[in-house]
Amino acid sequence: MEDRTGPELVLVFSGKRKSGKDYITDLIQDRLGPEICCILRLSGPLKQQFAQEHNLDLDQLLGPGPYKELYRADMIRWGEDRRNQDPGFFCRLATGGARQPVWVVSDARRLSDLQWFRSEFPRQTRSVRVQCSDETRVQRGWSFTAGVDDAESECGLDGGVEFDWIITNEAGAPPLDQQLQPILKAAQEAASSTRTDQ
Ligand SMILES: Nc1ncnc2c1ncn2[C@@H]1O[C@H](COP(=O)(O)OP(=O)(O)O)[C@@H](O)[C@H]1O
Ligand SMILES: C[C@@](O)(CCOP(=O)(O)OP(=O)(O)O)CC(=O)O
Repeated sequence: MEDRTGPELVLVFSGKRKSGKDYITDLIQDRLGPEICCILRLSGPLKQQFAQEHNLDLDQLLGPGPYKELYRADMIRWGEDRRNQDPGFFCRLATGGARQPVWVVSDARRLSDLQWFRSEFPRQTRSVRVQCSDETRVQRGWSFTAGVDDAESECGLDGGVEFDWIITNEAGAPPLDQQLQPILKAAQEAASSTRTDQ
């Protein structure tokens, strides 16, 4: 049974801070269930290694509070050094333990992140963009920070990428369940293909 060689579908999400990537990827996992769908965060292993090397509080770095903002610019620089040496470094760590047929990567930030998934899983990878207006992001607590919002970490996937799906996450857009329907359908088909393969 546990002879699976890899995922059947990899949904690689990107979008600006506070566009709602966590909100939407949580919703997808809710709809599909944790047996079928796992959420993978590239920032997870990054924060783990950064906390270890710099003797920081990992739980607080992973949490939503202000602590991580104190270190964000340093983490970005540190992560960029690592990625420059080895673009797949965090992708490999984040995906190492995943066994579900559908992977949802919630935080791709750079072209190299997306390229890594496309080259490892060319048949399975789909890119999804979450977007909303800056006004909505401000209402969700965002304010522009130089060195963060104008850096590759936030802008690396702004242009030159063909997204398979674009989700508009704000008031006035079609309901999320409606927008997510083709994605959920693809995920359900992928999951059922693993069941019938075995
Ligand atoms: N459609 C939505 N309805 C209600 N709250 C939302 C919605 N989308 C995002 N939020 C809220 O906005 C904030 C930012 O969303 P989040 O998913 O953390 O963004 P990101 O992961 O892109 O930084 C969170 O508090 C989240 O709960
Ligand atoms: C160093 C980072 O990985 C920090 C990411 O932290 P979160 O994933 O918590 O980010 P937000 O959802 O935008 O608040 C960014 C990077 O450039 O890799």
